[in-house]
Amino acid sequence: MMPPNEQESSFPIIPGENRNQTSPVQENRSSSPSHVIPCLDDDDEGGPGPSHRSRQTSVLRQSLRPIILKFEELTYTIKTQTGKRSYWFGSSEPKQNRLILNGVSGIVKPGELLAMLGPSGSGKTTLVTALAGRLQGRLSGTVSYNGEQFTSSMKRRTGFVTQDDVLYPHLTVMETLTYTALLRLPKELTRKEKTQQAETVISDLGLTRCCNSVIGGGLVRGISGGERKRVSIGQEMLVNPSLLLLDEPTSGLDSTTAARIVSTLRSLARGGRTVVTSIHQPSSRLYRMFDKVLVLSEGCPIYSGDSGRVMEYFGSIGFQPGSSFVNPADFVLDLANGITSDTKQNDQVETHGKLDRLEEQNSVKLTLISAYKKNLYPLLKEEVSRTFPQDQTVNRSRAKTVLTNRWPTSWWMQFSVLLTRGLKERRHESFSGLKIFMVMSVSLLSGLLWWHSRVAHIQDQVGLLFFFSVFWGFFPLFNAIFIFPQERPMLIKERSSGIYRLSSYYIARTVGDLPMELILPTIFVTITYWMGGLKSSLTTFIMTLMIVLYNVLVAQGVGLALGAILMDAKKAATLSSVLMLVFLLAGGYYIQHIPGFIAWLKYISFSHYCYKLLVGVQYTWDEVYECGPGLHCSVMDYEGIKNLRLGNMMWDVLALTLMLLLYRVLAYVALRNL
Ligand SMILES: Nc1ncnc2c1ncn2[C@@H]1O[C@H](COP(=O)(O)OP(=O)(O)OP(=O)(O)O)[C@@H](O)[C@H]1O
Repeated sequence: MMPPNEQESSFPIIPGENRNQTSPVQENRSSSPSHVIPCLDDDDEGGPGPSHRSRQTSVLRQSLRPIILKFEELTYTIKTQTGKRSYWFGSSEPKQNRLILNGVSGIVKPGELLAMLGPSGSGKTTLVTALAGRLQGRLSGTVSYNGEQFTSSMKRRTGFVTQDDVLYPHLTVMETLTYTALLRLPKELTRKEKTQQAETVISDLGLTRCCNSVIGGGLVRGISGGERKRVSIGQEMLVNPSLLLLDEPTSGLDSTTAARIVSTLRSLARGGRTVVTSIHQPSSRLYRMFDKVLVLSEGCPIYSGDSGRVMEYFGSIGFQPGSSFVNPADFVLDLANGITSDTKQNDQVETHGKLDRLEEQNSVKLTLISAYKKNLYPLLKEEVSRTFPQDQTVNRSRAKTVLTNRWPTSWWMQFSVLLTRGLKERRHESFSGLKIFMVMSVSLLSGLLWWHSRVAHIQDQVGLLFFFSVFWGFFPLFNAIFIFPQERPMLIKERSSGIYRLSSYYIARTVGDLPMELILPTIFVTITYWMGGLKSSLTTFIMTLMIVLYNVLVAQGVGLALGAILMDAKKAATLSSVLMLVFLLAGGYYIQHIPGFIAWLKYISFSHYCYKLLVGVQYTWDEVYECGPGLHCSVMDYEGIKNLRLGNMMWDVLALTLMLLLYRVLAYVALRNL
């Protein structure tokens, strides 16, 4: 077996000239998408076309850098639960190690399209994720990109399309790709040029027809699965990545769409990019578009090399297909499952028992694995080590043009795009009629219940103030706990591509929610305050409103922190229910004589400070109420107020301010460690 594509290891690669000349699929260079920017082919410079287009092209070309991807002896192990759990203490049995990848090696050069084949569960996703630098856990072996490790500049040159599409459901195709372009394309391009780039990708991927339709997902009906997949690919293609990795981009698609996608990938590769994709069951038409294939069987490689030589190789080690017209992909997938043409014949005459058949399949797999180790691995190893010095040449020659560790856009640009995108995505949520209806009805109901309450009924009035602090603690807290668990996949996807700073995302996300978070309590307080007969002073009303709004911000911070730390909406909801119950009880309204050893609880309750402040601004020291027939007492002597120990209100404001900062910083730190 020859090492794959020996003759192609030298630079520069002229797209379209150096690939499988014998391949049955003829390369049609004119069919390449128009945005495919040849990496080292500068012939088209100064060619016809609008000046903005060539400027756009040259800016994007600068970001393109040929990448030789090498992976050697990759082994990945996970710890698995046995499933047997102790009732009281969780898992009782020790976790077992499970080998997911076992000694996988390979090399992919610019201009090449490598396909990973293998049965379901053979480790394709794991391998692509490892190559994209996103695999957590115990990975041994080496992955290098031009001889370097996965740096943050490499992160921005790598496009990674996951198996599951992570997209915002309420944005349209056009909005999705435009926002991605605005965030990911370099600041040297104008806003208009970035939008044009998004439009080009839309037309190249055949998405023009649905460009104004929403993405959809979950309960929202939107574009089809294939269109969604193409949007995900488009997001990565937009930035002209030097290395493009895709996990099963054709699964669930019809054969024409799948062929179109693979053909696009091939064109991208021909433009000087390194393209790696895992694929489930390609047709022979698709198979012929691949330059190299890597076949996995239960995490072990059984073939790695030129796609056109696969039949020849397996034939040389004694595995022939049953008929002469066979899809090579079907043939290798059968082999990866341990199924040979003999097994199939035996199955037809049912000479084997189930156990025999399994044994036979395992023995085929073992034969294939050891044949790979004996015949292919030494050649592959040699090729991997032989290509190494050229990596250094590439590094040195391109070093000057490489812009390392730079964000594609400025902080403000990131902030403004993320803010606008977030507002668009959540417009239906923020201005949800249900939320407004709920707040309006609660405010009207409480206004009626407390209708024109008087100081004489001080307990009722104080109860209304406590209700303000509790309701506007619960409501924003519960709204906020879901934010980060819901955003997690998108945040991971975009942050691992190095698109924006966490600070710009975090501030845009929290600022975006503020208008609605503050408008609703303002409506509520305005209605309930005047209906409830609280002090008819504009100053007191405004101060009451300010305190409630401040409380909302603190409660929102607590919710954000809980959501970000736990990253599980269910757990966060349970914990916040317990927390709010504690704050409610320790708030100082229900229990006035809390035992000393547990009285400290109120100091960590933001509702307590809010309640204290509300009472403090509502009543003055000289105010009296009717404490019995003909008897007048000072409101400050009313038991519920006296036990609050009203003093300098600045301390309460300070305590709330500390909480406001602390919880938001906590949420930020938790997101950093995501
Ligand atoms: N974190 C994990 N916990 C448990 N099992 C895991 C984990 N990651 C991977 N596996 C297991 O490793 C094996 C390989 O998974 P992987 O997703 O890479 O396979 P695949 O070839 O991509 O499969 P498919 O084609 O069905 O997507 C599977 O058996 C999977 O169950």
